Amino acid sequence: MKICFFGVGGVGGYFGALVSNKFKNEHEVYFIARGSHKDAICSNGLTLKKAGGEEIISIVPKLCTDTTENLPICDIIVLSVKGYDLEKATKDIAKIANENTIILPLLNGVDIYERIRKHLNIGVVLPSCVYVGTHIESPGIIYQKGGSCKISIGRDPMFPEFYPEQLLDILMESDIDYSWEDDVYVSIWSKYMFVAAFGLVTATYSKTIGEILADSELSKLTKSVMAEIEKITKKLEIPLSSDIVEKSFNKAKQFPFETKTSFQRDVEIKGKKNEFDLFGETLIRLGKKLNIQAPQTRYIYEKFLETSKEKTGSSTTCL
Ligand SMILES: NC(=O)C1=CN([C@@H]2O[C@H](COP(=O)(O)OP(=O)(O)OC[C@H]3O[C@@H](n4cnc5c(N)ncnc54)[C@H](OP(=O)(O)O)[C@@H]3O)[C@@H](O)[C@H]2O)C=CC1
Ligand SMILES: CC(C)(CO)C(=O)C(=O)O
Repeated sequence: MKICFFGVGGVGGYFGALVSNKFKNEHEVYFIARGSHKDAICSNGLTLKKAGGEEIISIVPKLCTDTTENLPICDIIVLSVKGYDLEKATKDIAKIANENTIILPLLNGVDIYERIRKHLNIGVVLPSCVYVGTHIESPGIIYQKGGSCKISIGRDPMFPEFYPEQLLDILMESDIDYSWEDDVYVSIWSKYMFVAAFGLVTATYSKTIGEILADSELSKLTKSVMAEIEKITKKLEIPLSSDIVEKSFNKAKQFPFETKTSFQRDVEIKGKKNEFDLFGETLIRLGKKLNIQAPQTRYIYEKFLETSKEKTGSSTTCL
């Protein structure tokens, strides 16, 4: 089989290394990367340091390239770029997909499926989400610090009968934990509640997940944002459990104290793009559309804009 990892940063690099390690002789594994990260992978392969630091996996893909022009039509495409690169990546994927290609998007966000389908009308796209704390430590090196690393995967609304047996076999044999879910939007929204609230608070206050847990005021703010996201899910009739805010908040304890959210990491790098659209702006848009009062979300949204304006001197308009 031909398997492409489109984006081999924190998330794609983690799963790409596990699949390549298992299947290097059986399947063709391709990586799409760019810049110094791509150059390092082409010279020395990709190295994955797993949580705890004891296990190190080094792999060499069949090909690492920055253009789909060098790739054949693929059977499976694991898509892990940031939200701001999604549109271009989706248009590129259209060039290496046919009607049988399975696309597994591992981005954070509640409308990733729709964003992809806007530009891709072939293949099977499986809505999904994952809990993992991972990043590019230096070019060619991925460091996974924490998280359950479990992927929740659901059916493509366009092909509700389709069961991705080959993909699930590959994940299982690569020792990747997953669950195949009838209503995956329960997991996607639960994950979103977690990452949007922690993402906004960690990035605005420059605190790690552990530091938020240790601070009663910031914990309270994070839970309030989660509670407002819960109001959105109720209006959308997403059947989350009645203790979802407490449960989501407690998930943070599974991450090492010093874990930063991926949103926070981007915000810390001067001039780098970030996924504020997926987190802050999507929440404000949804609140307005559904006529939901969300004062704590509005507070952190404005505070984030204010602090990033102070840091960069740029002016951004509130929604
Ligand atoms: N990191 C984490 O712990 C988690 C992240 N997520 C979500 O997963 C998604 C991916 O995040 P993450 O892995 O951290 O992101 P990263 O920035 O670490 O990885 C994405 C990689 O894709 C590359 N890329 C993007 N577009 C292209 C392109 N057209 N051609 C070649 N390379 C490309 C980027 O290059 P460049 O660096 O040059 O931009 C980058 O190396 C996000 O939605 C994030 O919110 C979900 C769970 C956990
Ligand atoms: C919070 C975390 C690490 C949980 O998976 C995450 O999804 C992110 O940082 O994007």
